[in-house]
Amino acid sequence: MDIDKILHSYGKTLKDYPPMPLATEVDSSLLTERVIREEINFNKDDSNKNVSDMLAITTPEQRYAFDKIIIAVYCDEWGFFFVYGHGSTGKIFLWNLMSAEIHLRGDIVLNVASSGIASLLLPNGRMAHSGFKIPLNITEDSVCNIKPGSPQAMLLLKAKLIIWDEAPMVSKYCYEALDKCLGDIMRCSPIYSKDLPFGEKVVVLGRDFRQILSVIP
Ligand SMILES: Nc1ncnc2c1ncn2[C@@H]1O[C@H](COP(=O)(O)OP(=O)(O)OP(=O)(O)O)[C@@H](O)[C@H]1O
Repeated sequence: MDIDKILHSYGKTLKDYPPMPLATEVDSSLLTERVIREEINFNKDDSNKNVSDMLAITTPEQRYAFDKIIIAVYCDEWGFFFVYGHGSTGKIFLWNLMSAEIHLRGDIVLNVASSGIASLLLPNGRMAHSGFKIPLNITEDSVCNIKPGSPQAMLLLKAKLIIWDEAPMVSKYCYEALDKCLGDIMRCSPIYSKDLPFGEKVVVLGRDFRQILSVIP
């Protein structure tokens, strides 16, 4: 059961590894509840302290980006941003600040990064390929392996903000796969508009173009 629980947090189940004996069948609504609980299980006092401590020392640029994105999340309910900054200019600091603000309000923020190392620096960080079930051999027609109604789909539906660090490190087809997936999932939402990217979710991509490999296929 414990192994199954860990696998579920990465969007897999024991069924994906045929030689492994299966655990007792778990109700999908319980799984959804557990996946969502893990994303909102933050101590509000800690989040409150983090937000006030960090806001007290933000640079004007970080504050500008923070205000714009939080307004998009809670007022406009849509927005697509790219935060560009040289190395050590405080992008991860900004992701942490925004995540603490959203956790403080009891909402969900999904933090992913294109590389495993970068994902370790984010609150509840995952690799983008794992979090969004993006195929490894990506093509123009690829889609995320997330079925509408599944726990991962419900998590995406409920997420207020998606932060994707080291975004330029992967093929554009990865974002297009997420765009198609969110479009399918958000279609049932009353605020859905087919003209807006990412199913009208607020999405922030970020990184430094100087730090990407020189050739991206
Ligand atoms: N406003 C700030 N006040 C004090 N320290 C800060 C501030 N912003 C960032 N820092 C600190 O500066 C260091 C670099 O910041 P951070 O890792 O967020 O930068 P980055 O742009 O993500 O870097 P890289 O692109 O190299 O990963 C960290 O130790 C971070 O805590």
